[in-house]
Amino acid sequence: MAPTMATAITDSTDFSDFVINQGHGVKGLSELGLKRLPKQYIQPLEERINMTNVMPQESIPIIDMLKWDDVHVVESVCDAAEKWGFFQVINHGVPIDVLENVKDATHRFYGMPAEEKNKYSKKLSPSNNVRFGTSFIPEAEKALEWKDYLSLFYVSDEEASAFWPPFCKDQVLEYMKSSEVLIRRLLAMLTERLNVKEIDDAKTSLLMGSVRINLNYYPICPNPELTAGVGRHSDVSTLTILLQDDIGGLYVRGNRGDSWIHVPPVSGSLVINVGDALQIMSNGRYKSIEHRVLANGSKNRISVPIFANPRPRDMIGPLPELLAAGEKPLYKQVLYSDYVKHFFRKAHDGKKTVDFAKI
Ligand SMILES: COc1cc(/C=C/C(=O)SCCNC(=O)CCNC(=O)[C@H](O)C(C)(C)COP(=O)(O)OP(=O)(O)OC[C@H]2O[C@@H](n3cnc4c(N)ncnc43)[C@H](O)[C@@H]2OP(=O)(O)O)ccc1O
Ligand SMILES: O=C(O)CCC(=O)C(=O)O
Ligand SMILES: [Fe+2]
Repeated sequence: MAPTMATAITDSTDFSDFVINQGHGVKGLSELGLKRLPKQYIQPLEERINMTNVMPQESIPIIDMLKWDDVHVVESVCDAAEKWGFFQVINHGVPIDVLENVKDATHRFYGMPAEEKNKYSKKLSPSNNVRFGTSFIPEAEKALEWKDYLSLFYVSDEEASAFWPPFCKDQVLEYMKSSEVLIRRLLAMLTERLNVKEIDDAKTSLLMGSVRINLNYYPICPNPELTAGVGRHSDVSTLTILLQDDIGGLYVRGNRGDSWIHVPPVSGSLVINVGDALQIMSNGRYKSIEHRVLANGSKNRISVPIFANPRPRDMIGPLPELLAAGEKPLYKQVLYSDYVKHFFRKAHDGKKTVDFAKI
């Protein structure tokens, strides 16, 4: 019997050519109408989520930011960052139409033909700051992840204007700029608890001096239970602001044993999580919590995280304000770009990245 187009591609050496080199990604695979998950995506049993470990009765906090300078709101934010490392915010000040526009723009980008998207691949992109790709680091992964992404590192409006895809550039820039006040407010609340009296320019730059935005696409998957949308990882950012659509699928490590908690889509909300850089700067007080994304068998899902980071050339370590108060440092000073390169050199491996900075 003649092989179908789908089996011919997934069973042959043309696989990486189709998915990676030609820019079809997993979206292209999904649209072939596969009946079975290609073997390249089958995760080992221990990396598949066991639904009996999901705690349906638990949830991360949802914090109303309307009265953002109220002491109770500040306390809720700091407590959530300590206890959960993850929370959702509503009435956060980022206009809802800005969020809707960036979701539409993401669908527009992924709706383009593969050859158009591929112009932004690592090989062809005119800028190192714009990268369209699939999975996380296909060269380093034993099993691939069921996700395509466009990663945009912000340098300046001029650079974005010249190199970001015109189909989504304006909406992504607006989302990024409209979120800045929220990021500043959250960082001011969180660092006040770390004895930081004032966030001057140097501190601002250390906490949020560089920004990366990813447009993630998780297409319909034939065997979602066998694979991962994104494997277990923590973000290397200071703080991540995540916009998800109404499909769901993000899971966060719970406080007890091997437990996982779903982050349900809440209309108009943003998900906030502590990244490794803030865990390190807070000397472990705030935790960058492991999270993962499940693939979906019936719906395409998108998410748009903004990663607020130190600048690549910054040295990061426990804040001097904490050490002056007598805390013993748990982490050494590391060059942030070395830390990020270490993250990008290996497949997702849960919380292991942070060992790079441990004393
Ligand atoms: C979950 O799935 C993900 C997640 C992510 C990102 C998650 C985050 O937490 S992003 C926050 C990261 N912080 C920053 O980007 C800001 C600081 N930036 C830097 O320090 C640097 O720009 C740099 C990222 C280290 C790149 O430095 P550069 O001097 O230009 O070094 P390179 O040699 O070009 O890159 C090193 C190495 O990194 C890999 N890489 C770079 N960018 C990306 C990217 N956007 N996506 C994937 N991989 C990237 C790459 O392997 C580079 O080596 P090559 O030789 O292969 O080019 C992102 C994607 C997900 O799926
Ligand atoms: O898609 C999501 O909900 C989360 C994505 C994520 O964890 C990431 O991009 O770092
Ligand atoms: Fe993440």
